[in-house]
Amino acid sequence: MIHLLSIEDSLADFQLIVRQLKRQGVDATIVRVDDPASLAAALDERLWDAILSDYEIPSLVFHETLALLRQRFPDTPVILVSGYVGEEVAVCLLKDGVWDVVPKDNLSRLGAAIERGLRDAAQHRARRVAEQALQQSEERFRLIAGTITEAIWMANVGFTQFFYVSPAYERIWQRSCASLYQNPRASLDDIHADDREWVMRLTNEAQSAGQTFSLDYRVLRPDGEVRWVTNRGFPVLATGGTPSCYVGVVEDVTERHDAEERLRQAATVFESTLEGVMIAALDGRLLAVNKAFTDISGYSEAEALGRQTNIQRSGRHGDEFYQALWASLLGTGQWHGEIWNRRKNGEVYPAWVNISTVRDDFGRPTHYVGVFSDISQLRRSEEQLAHLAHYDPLTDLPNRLLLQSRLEHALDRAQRHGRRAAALFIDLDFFKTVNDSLGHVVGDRLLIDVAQRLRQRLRDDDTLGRFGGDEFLLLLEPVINTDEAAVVARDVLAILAQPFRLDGKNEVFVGASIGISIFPEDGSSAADLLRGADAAMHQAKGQGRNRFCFYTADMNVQAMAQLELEAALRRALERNEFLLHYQPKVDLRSGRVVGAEALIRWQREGGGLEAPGRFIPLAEKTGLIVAIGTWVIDCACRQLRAWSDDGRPDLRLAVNVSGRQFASGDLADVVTQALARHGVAAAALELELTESMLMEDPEATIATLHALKRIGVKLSLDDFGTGYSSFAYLSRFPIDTLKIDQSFVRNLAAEPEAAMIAVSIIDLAHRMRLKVIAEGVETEAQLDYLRVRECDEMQGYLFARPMPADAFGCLLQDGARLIGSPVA
Ligand SMILES: Nc1nc2c(ncn2[C@@H]2O[C@H](COP(=O)(O)O[C@H]3[C@@H](O)[C@H](n4cnc5c(=O)[nH]c(N)nc54)O[C@@H]3COP(=O)(O)O)[C@@H](O)[C@H]2O)c(=O)[nH]1
Repeated sequence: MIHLLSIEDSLADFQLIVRQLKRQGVDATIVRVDDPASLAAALDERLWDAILSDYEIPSLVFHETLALLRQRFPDTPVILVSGYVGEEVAVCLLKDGVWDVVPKDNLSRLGAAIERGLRDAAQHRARRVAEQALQQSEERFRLIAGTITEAIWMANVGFTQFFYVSPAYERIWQRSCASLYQNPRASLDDIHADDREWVMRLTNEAQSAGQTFSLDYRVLRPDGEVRWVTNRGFPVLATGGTPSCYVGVVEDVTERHDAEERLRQAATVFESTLEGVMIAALDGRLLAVNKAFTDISGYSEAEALGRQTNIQRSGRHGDEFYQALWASLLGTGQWHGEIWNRRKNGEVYPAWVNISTVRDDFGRPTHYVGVFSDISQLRRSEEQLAHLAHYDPLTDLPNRLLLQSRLEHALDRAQRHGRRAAALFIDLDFFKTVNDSLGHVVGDRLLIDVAQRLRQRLRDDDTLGRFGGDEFLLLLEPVINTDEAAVVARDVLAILAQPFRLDGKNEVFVGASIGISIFPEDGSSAADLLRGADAAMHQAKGQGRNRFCFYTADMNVQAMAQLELEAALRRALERNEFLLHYQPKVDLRSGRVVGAEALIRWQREGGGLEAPGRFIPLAEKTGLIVAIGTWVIDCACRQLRAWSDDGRPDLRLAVNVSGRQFASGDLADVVTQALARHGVAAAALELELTESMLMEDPEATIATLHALKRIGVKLSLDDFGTGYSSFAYLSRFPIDTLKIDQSFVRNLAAEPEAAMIAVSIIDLAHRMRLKVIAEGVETEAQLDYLRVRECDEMQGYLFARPMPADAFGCLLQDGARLIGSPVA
C-alpha cells in the first residue's frame, strides 16, 4: 500500500480521483489537504509516497507549494492533477519540478503516472544515496590524503602526466602540487644527480614489465636540502593486463635513514674500535661483546654471551675493590679505573676500564656498558721510558741522574752506619782518537765493551754507571780504607789496559785515568765527592794518563780556577777582550804573502795575552765557542775590508771554525751576514775545518759544505793527515785546500814516515786538483823539502809568527818576501 497526499480544494474532484485510483487498482491511502495549515500538518505527519496537487487552490500559491515540496522532499513525486493549464504552462511546471501532469478530464492516466513517479523516485533516491556515498568517500580520501605524511600519486605510464598528487608532496619536495602537474619532469629533475640515472633506469624497467617498484633515493629541494625518500609504485592494470597507469606512495625517510646511518656508524665503531666493549643486563649477564673484546680476552662471542661480566676476573682484587666499583656505579652511574683482568688463556693483564650505566627516558637503569683497553703495552712503554730516563741506552748502565741518586743514598747509608764510601771517576784515555779515526760505530762498541769489563769487576754492593761520553763512575760502598779503593782502581786500569778487539777487525788500546774521592774525608755531599773525583781524574790525566789519583785539597784550587776562567770567558765577549793575530801565508813559488790565518787571542783584564790553547777547549766545552766563532768571522771580514781599502783586495784570510759552530746549523747565515756587513768578496774568506769535525756526520757535512760553497767562500781541511781520512768522503767534500799538519812538517827530516805522509798529501791534493799548504814550517830544510815537492803555500815561524793587525800591515808595506830566513 502506498500513501498519497492530495492537495485539492474540490471534494468532488478528490472523490473522483479516489474512485479512479481504486478503479485502476492502485492500493493506496489518500489524504486531502486544501490550505497551508493542513498541508503543513500533513507534511510533518509522515513521508508521502507521492503528492497529487491541483494547480489553482485559493489559499495556496502553486509555485510556492511546489518549491516547498522540492526543497523538503526532493525524491517525492509531485503530480499535477488539474483542469486544463495549457501546454506552455505544463512545460514550465515540468521544468520547475512537477514530475507529471494529469488532466482531471483524463484521470485514467493517473495510476500509471503515480506508478512511474514512484519508480523514478526510487531511482532518484538510489542515485542520491550513491552520490552522497561518493561524496563522502571523496571527502574521506581527501582527508586521508591530506593528513598522512606520505605523498600519494597517480601518473600515466612514463610519468609524463600526473593525474593526482597529494599535499604531502609539497611538504616533502617543498614544491607546489600544481608545479608537478604543469611540469611532470620535475619528478625526475628533483632527484639527486648521483641517484637520477639508476632511479630512471629501474623505474623504466619496472614500467616496461608492468611491475611494482620500491626505490630509496635522494631528492634535492629547491633550498638545497637533501631528503631521502622511499618511492613505491604499483601498476593499475587494464583489462588486457597491461598497466594503464601507476599509483604510488612516497615516504620521506630522511630521519629514519639518518638514524640507520648513525646506527650503522655506531655498529662499525662498536665492531672496529680497538677497545673491548661489553653490554650487560642489570643482572650482569653479557648481552653483546665486540670483536676487540674477543681479541683481548680470548673468549669468543658465543663463549662470552650469557656469562657474567666478571668472566675476566683475575682474582688480584679483593672484595673491597669491587664494592667500591659498584658503589660508584650505582651512585654516579660511572666507574673508571685500572683492573687486572685475566684472559681465557690464564694470562693476567692490566686494563683501563670505563663502565657507564645506560638509562631509559625515565632515568631507570637498563644496561651497563663497559669499555676497556689492554694497557699492558702502555705499562711496558712506561717501564721502558722509566728505564731510559735512568739508564744509558748504549751500555745499559745507570746514567748520570740515577748515579747521582744512588750516590746520595750510598752516602746516607754510609753516614748512618759510620762507614766510608769511595767515588771512582773513570775517564778513558784516547777514546776521542778512536772515535774520530775509526768512527762512531766503533767508538760505541768500545764503550759497550768497557762497560762489560767493568761490570765483571763489580761487587754486589758497588754501583757502576756511565756519567757521559767516555766517563764512568764507580761507587764503592762500604770501603774500609783508601787502600781498598786503590786496589779497585788498579784492577780497573789493568782490565782496561788489555786491548779491545772491536768487530773482530780493529784491535784498540785505550787506558783510563781515574780520580778517587773518599767520603767523608773529601766531602760530605754527593756534589762534593763528584767534584773531587773529577778533579783527581784531571790530575791523573795531567800526570800522563793510565793512572789513578786521590783527591787532594789542592785540586780544589785548580777546579775553582777552572770555574773562574769560565766566568771570565763569559764576560770577555761583552767586554770586547778578544783580538785576532794574523800569521802570513806565503806562496812558495813567488815568495809573496798571499794571505793570513786569523788566530784568536784573549787580552784578559789585568793579565797578559792568553793563547787560544788556554781557553778554546773550555769555550768548546761550555758552548761559548759558537758566539766567539761568530765574533771571529765578523772581525776577519772587517780586516779583509780594511786590507781591500788599503789596496790589497787580493789577500785571503783564513779563520778556524770549531766543531760545535760547524754543527750549529747557522754557519752559512753567519758568514753571509758578515760578508754583507763589511762588503767583502766571499772568495777572500777561507774557513779552516778539521777532518774529525767533518767526519762526525759525513752526509750532513756534505750539505753544509755545499751551502758554504754556494756563498763562494774557500774551504780548507786543517791538520790533514792526523785523523780518520775516508777518501771516499774526501772526494765528495767540496774543499779547496789541504793543510798538512805541522806534526808531519816538524819531523820531515827526522822521520821518513812523516816525510812520506807529507809528500803523499801533496800528491793527493794535486791529483784532486786541490791547493796544498804546509803549516809549522820553521826551518830552511823544511822549506826546501816542501818547495821541491811542489807544495803550494806555507805558513810558519820561518817566515813570521802570528802578529797583530798593524804589524801585519807594516809587513805588507815593506813588501816582505820569503827569502829563506826567519823574519820574526
Ligand atoms: N775555533 C777557533 N780556534 C782557534 C782560533 N784561533 C786559534 N784557534 C785554535 O787554537 C790553536 C792554537 O792556535 P795558536 O796558539 O794561535 O797556534 C797557531 C800558530 O801560532 C801555530 N803555529 C804557526 N806556525 C808555527 C810554527 O812554525 N811552529 C809552531 N810550533 N807553531 C806554529 O799553530 C797554530 C795554528 O795551527 P792551525 O790552526 O792548525 O793552522 C789552533 O791550532 C786553532 O785550532 C779561532 O779563532 N777559532
